[in-house]
Amino acid sequence: MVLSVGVVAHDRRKREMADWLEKHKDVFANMRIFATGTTGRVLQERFTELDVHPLKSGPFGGDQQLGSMIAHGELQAMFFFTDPMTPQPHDVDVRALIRLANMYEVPIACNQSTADLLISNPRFEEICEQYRNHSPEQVFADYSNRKV
Ligand SMILES: O=C(CO)COP(=O)(O)O
Repeated sequence: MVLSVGVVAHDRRKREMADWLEKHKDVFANMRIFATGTTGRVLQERFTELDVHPLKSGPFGGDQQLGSMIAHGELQAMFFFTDPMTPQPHDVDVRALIRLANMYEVPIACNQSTADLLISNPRFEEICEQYRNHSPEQVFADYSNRKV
């Protein structure tokens, strides 16, 4: 099955993300890429051959759209180059997206070295598939079944 992945970069890391993607273009050619708005525009301009779907810009809800896709089981991996030196007006959205990736066992790389580790793993697709139907409702059954 074709993997759907999220690709996001904060402004000071957009160039780095595009350069990194260039190195792995062959792998991403077989994937659907969902990106926050501005990241998506940068990628579309540079890679006309890739299947890039820009959502809203991060601060306008793009991070939350990606989070919603994760909660619906629609994203199998995230590449999110965050900027650790610049306060973000939508920091709550950034944290919410990372939290949902954690919760749903979606592999998430927040820097280039981790992204390299993920994408160079020969079992990358197999592992993404393995966790595709991961259910936090079952893992946290005590919460799901709590008396209210
Ligand atoms: O802010 C972002 C992620 O938190 C990225 O959004 P843009 O890709 O629209 O710049």
